Amino acid sequence: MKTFDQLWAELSAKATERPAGSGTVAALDAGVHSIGKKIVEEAAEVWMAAEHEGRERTAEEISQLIYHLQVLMLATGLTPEDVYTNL
Ligand SMILES: N=c1c2ncn([C@@H]3O[C@H](COP(=O)(O)OP(=O)(O)OP(=O)(O)O)[C@@H](O)[C@H]3O)c2ncn1[C@@H]1O[C@H](COP(=O)(O)O)[C@@H](O)[C@H]1O
Repeated sequence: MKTFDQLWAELSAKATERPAGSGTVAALDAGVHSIGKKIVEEAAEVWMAAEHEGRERTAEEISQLIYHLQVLMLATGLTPEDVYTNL
């Protein structure tokens, strides 16, 4: 289990160190357009899970959406503080 901030620290390190086999590095290399499409796909999966698939599947899909949102933040140079300012 990890928190939003722990995942952010892990993904930030991946973006800097670029380890072989990292899906995050591959997603960052694919670019904002590709990451954005993934976010839309995951958001739809969150919606479908919430309506039809129950709590566990919904939580799983939300975690994947959070992951892809963090990848987009890295790709666009945003930090959690930039987001928190708007909450
Ligand atoms: N939390 C996640 C995470 N959530 C979602 N995903 C990605 O999102 C995909 C899920 O999308 P789908 O639901 O469409 O599942 P899928 O159809 O099997 O996947 P695709 O064919 O679309 O790639 C997964 O295959 C992963 O590529 C994640 N990839 C990585 N992480 C974590 O990020 C960290 C760094 O990962 P790496 O950069 O790969 O080392 C690790 O702690 C991972 O656990």
